Amino acid sequence: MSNTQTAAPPPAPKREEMKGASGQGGLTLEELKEKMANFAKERDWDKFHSPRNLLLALVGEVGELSEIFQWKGEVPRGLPDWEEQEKLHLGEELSDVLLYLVRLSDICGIDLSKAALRKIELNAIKYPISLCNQKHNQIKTSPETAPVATTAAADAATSATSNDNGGV
Ligand SMILES: Nc1ccn([C@H]2C[C@H](O)[C@@H](COP(=O)(O)OP(=O)(O)OP(=O)(O)O)O2)c(=O)n1
Repeated sequence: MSNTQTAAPPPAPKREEMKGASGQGGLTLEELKEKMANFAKERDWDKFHSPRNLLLALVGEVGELSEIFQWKGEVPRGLPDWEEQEKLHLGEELSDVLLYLVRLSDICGIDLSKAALRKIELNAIKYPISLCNQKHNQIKTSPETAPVATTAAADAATSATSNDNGGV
């Protein structure tokens, strides 16, 4: 027991150890991009992977994803009551959406990692923590003041985006 308290943390896994076929770790967006490019190339499907075709395929997969939740009503986080088979299916449809999104970004020449990180930064400017907390606290303690806080948050959002509409 004393050993575990004083031992140094285990070394971070090597990058190649994190790669795996299923559930063995994470793939980067860059790696997914390469895998999708190879998949299309090997099948001579590059010619079909135009921006418009990929966008339509992506929307189709979002539809298939939506069907899984259709008519179920609200479901609790973690989907505790779902069968394993249903969760497997959900994973497949989520993956289809992700893969087409990655491929569409690649074909359009967009660096998705860079764009997503930039967008997160823009979101943080648009929705400052202080204003969100202020709004939350006011709603909790005094519901009648909530509209004032909501206006302040909206003002902050407007001024943030009016300076830079690039990511909106
Ligand atoms: N021209 C294509 C066709 C498929 N795929 C890849 C990306 C998706 O991850 C998956 C989509 O395959 P399907 O069109 O067969 O769709 P589903 O797997 O959802 O099958 P189904 O619609 O029968 O449920 O295959 C692709 O890259 N380019």
